[in-house]
Amino acid sequence: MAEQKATNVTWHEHHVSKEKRCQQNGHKGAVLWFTGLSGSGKSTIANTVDHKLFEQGKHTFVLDGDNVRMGLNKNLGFSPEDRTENIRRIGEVSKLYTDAGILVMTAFISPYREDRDQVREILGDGEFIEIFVKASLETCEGRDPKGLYKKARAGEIKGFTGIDAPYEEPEKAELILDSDGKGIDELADEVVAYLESNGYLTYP
Ligand SMILES: Nc1ncnc2c1ncn2[C@@H]1O[C@H](COP(=O)(O)OS(=O)(=O)O)[C@@H](OP(=O)(O)O)[C@H]1O
Ligand SMILES: Nc1ncnc2c1ncn2[C@@H]1O[C@H](COP(=O)(O)OP(=O)(O)O)[C@@H](O)[C@H]1O
Repeated sequence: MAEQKATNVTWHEHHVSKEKRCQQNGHKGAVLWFTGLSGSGKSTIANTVDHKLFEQGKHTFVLDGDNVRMGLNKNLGFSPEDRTENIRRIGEVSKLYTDAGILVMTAFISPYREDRDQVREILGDGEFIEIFVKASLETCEGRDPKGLYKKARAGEIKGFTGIDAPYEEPEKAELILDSDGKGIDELADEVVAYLESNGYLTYP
């Protein structure tokens, strides 16, 4: 857990509470935390869910690995320490979105169980929905849309997740998506159905 460095800082309560924002939005705020190997489908599925919910008038947003790494986290690489800091920052940002009453989808490999559990801890009960996008290394390597697995196999990228860096599968994911066997649209529908049946799409 990162230490608080600054002293003499005081927490400010917002005049408009999270509850009031959720009431106005007509649904809860939560983090849909997609995790899985590169190429498993995190980003595509998250964006499809985003689109489906947006069409229903829900307040949503997607935080995506590559995009965040070009801005907020441009000073981080792929060492274990940098990945941990990457996930910590994304966790804090997604908490802010949740406080704003938004359904935020994150699409990061987030290979370490402990890092994902830390994010779960900083969020309120039921606000962290871990979604394991399950696809075999074979499937992901077969897709290889950016040619990164090929480079990793050739030794041109070191420490690539699934090749020579670990991926720790979730043990208590709220949802497991079978991305080896099912298509994007069907998987996105499973996520929306989960949100519906667990009361996320209404408030209170
Ligand atoms: N060494 C290494 N290992 C894994 N991935 C790599 C690496 N180098 C670059 N990339 C590209 O960066 C994307 C993963 O970034 P993340 O921020 O999701 O990674 S992590 O959660 O911090 O592990 C990942 O994107 P996705 O394919 O969308 O997952 C890759 O395109
Ligand atoms: N379940 C699926 N069935 C078929 N193709 C998929 C599936 N999931 C992802 N893909 C395809 O695989 C590629 C990688 O998906 P992407 O969402 O970028 O993965 P990630 O964000 O996990 O790296 C994309 O071209 C996407 O269309």
